Amino acid sequence: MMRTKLLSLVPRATVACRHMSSATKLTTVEVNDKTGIATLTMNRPPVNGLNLELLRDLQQSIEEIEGNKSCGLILTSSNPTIFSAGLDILEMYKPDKERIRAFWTQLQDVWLALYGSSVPTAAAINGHSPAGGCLLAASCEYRVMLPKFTIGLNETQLGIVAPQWFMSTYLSILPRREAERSLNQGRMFTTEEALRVGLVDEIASSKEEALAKCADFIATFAKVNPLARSLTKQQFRSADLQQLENERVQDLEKFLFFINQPAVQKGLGIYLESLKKKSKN
Ligand SMILES: CCCCCCCCC/C=C/C(=O)SCCNC(=O)CCNC(=O)[C@H](O)C(C)(C)COP(=O)(O)OP(=O)(O)OC[C@H]1O[C@@H](n2cnc3c(N)ncnc32)[C@H](O)[C@@H]1OP(=O)(O)O
Repeated sequence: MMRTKLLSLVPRATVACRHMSSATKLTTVEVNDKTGIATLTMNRPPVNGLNLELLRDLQQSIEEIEGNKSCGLILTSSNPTIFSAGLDILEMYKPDKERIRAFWTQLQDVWLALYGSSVPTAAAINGHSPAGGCLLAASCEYRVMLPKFTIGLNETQLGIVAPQWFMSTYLSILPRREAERSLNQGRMFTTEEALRVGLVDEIASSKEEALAKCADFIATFAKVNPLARSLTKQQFRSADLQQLENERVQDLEKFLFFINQPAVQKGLGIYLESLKKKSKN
C-alpha cells in the first residue's frame, strides 16, 4: 500500500494556518502567520551534507508541515552559499553496515515525503545544489535560484550511478533528451543554464526575493480547490512514487552492493581527498 501522504487529502487552502515555529536539531520550520506558508530551512554546517541525522530531521519537518496543515512548503538553506552539497560522502565511504542501511532507507523516506507531499512545494535555492541537493530541489514543484551558483545531478562525475527515482525526478522537470544527456555527463548547470533548460523556474537576486517568488508560486493555488489540486498532483506523481514503494528493498540492496564495490570505494576516497585538498588551498 502506498504510504505517501498525498493521501491525507484534507483541503488545505481553506484552513486557517496558524503560526508555528519549531526547531529540530538540523532543520527549522517557520510558518508565516499571514500566508500560512512554512519555510523549512536546512542548517547543517558546513555544507548541509545530507547525513542520517539531517535526513531524519528533514523527514520530521515535512511531516510536521503536513500535520499542521500549512498552505505550502518552501525548502531553503541557512548557509549563504550552499543549498546542500548532496549526500554526505562520509556516510558512503567505508560505511558502517547498519548505519548505511538506515541512511539509504531514510533518504528514500525523505524523497517519498517531499516528492509526494500533499502541500504545494517550492525550493529557494540560495547556493550550490549538487547531486542530493539537486534531488531535493527537483522534488519540489517550483524552483527559484540565486545567480552564480551551480545545480545538477553530477553522480557519474563521482563514479556513482543515480538510481531510477533520481532519474524520474529529473524527468518530471526536464525533457527526456536533456535529462538523459545531463545525467550521463554528470552535468552541473550554472543558474543561467538551469533557467534556460527549465531546471529552475526563476532567478532571484537575493534569498528574500527567492522566498517571495516561491510564496507567489504557492499563492497561485489559493483559489484552486485544494482537493482537486492535491489529487491532480498525486495523479502526476503516483507512478514514480509507487515504483520506489514497490522496489525499495531491492533499491537498498542494489545501493549496498554498488557502494561496497572496491572500485567505488576507491573513487569516493579520491574524491573526498580532492575536496579536502581544495579547502586547504
Ligand atoms: C544502481 C544504483 C546504485 C546507487 C549508487 C549510489 C547513488 C548515490 C547518489 C549520490 C548522491 C550524492 O549526493 S553524492 C554527493 C555529491 N556531492 C558533491 O559532489 C558535492 C561536493 N562538494 C562540492 O562541490 C563543494 O564542497 C561545494 C558544495 C560546492 C561547496 O564548496 P566550498 O568551496 O564552499 O566548500 P568546500 O571547501 O568544498 O567544502 C567544505 C567542507 O565540506 C566537505 N564536503 C563538501 N561536500 C561534501 C559532501 N557531499 N560530503 C561530505 N563532505 C563534503 C569538504 O570536504 C570540506 O571538508 P573539510 O576539508 O574537512 O573542511
